[in-house]
Amino acid sequence: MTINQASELSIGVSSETGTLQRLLIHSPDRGLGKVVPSKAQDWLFEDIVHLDTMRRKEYDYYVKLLLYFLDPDKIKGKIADINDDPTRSFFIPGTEKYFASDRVVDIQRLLGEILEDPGTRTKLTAAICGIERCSYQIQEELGTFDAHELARIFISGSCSDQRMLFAPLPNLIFTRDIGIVINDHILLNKPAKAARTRESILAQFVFFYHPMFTHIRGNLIEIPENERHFLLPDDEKASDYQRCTLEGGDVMMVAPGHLLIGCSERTSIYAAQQVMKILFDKNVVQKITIIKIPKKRDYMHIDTIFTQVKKDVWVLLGSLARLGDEARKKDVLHFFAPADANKEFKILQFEKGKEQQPIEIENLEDLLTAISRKDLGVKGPVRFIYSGGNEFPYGEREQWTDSCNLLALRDGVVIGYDRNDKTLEAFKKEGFKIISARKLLEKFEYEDLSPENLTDTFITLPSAELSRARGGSHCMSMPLLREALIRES
Ligand SMILES: NC(=[NH2+])NCCC[C@H](N)C(=O)O
Repeated sequence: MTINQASELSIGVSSETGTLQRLLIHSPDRGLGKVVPSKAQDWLFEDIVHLDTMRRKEYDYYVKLLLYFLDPDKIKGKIADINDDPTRSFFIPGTEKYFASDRVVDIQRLLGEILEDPGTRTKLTAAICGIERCSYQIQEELGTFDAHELARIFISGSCSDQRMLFAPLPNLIFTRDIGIVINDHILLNKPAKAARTRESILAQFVFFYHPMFTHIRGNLIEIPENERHFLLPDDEKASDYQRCTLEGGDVMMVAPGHLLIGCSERTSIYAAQQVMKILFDKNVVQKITIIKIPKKRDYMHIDTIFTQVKKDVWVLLGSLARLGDEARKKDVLHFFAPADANKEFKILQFEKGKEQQPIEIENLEDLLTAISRKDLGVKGPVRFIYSGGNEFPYGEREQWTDSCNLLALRDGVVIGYDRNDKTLEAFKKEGFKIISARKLLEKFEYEDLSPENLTDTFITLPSAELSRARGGSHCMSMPLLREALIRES
């Protein structure tokens, strides 16, 4: 491998909007088509989904776009052929026509590759059969599949003959939540929900065994469990100060040296404190801001209430931000509200070496302004775009369908769902161009536009099915490498 190739395969994320160069994704697999209504909520979906529509008419556009931006040789000039293929083999790891990019990487492909090694295969099969309580007979049967089919089974829970062996992992499409790259380290998660447990075992094996990550093996961080965690009462009863859970949607690397951690329905204060200790000890970051948000299904992770669009532009949910606070204070009723009503939301910033004297930040806008200005060197005004234009009742409605959960492909160029009309209007008012994924791909194919020349653009992704899964394009991505964002001077 030449140095150039080696550096291309490196890992490094120090911002939310530096040009995206590599990421981990997962295309909806056959397991999503097996969710039954009575299990949808347990498996963290709001409804059952139509798999074919979700893939062909929605998610495949996401992959095509990512390839055009990150690895154009794999896709340029081929879109008509890809669209015409009823088998979709271009998108299926382990098949002959699979795009096999080292920049847009499906975790299923990596899983298939590590399963080619007999030792890894034996270990992982035993681990999965253990947690899924498979019979000896099934364990033996799993030995008969080739590596890529076994990867499919481990993820989807079912065999190609449609037989279900164990539960699917419908949430693996949200690769954001399995781990987070923090500079050149990877922090592995500890899922809060049982439905996501198998995901973290698969992720652990991929990060520890795949050659793509060998060079950073020493930089893989696992959060230590609370000592004697096995003596704690069941999940719900154990407190936030004892339970150790953390999901990637709550962790944001916003600037070199500055990490945000959300404490939420999914991430406990205990885990946040552990991560802070490890990262400060290893000198990975110098500043960590903890944002405690209400534990509510509506905002399961902090990336469901805000994401960064551009160095000086953020999208956020007004009712949890300063705007909401001001509105509440105008209302006389607020004097009568329970004393702890406001404590559900709290921002504390910790600096390495001064952990005992955190700084309290009053609201989200103040925090985000400080990141843009102090960390990223923005001189001009910092702009906020509110979900649903902060207009009642659209703010909440559109946040529910991920208006605040955008993925920046480069500074100012984002992908988000097409259904959040009022939020899109708000983007337009701030000078953003809105273009659908389909149109944009057409323009790329005809060379009317090219990814490098786009500025201030919101690319809309069809989302009728995807939004039922309750995650947007930010959740559907685990960035592995972003170009360093140049600080304004
Ligand atoms: N980073 C995120 N916001 N991820 C969204 C995950 C959605 C998924 N259905 C869950 O509830 O777990």
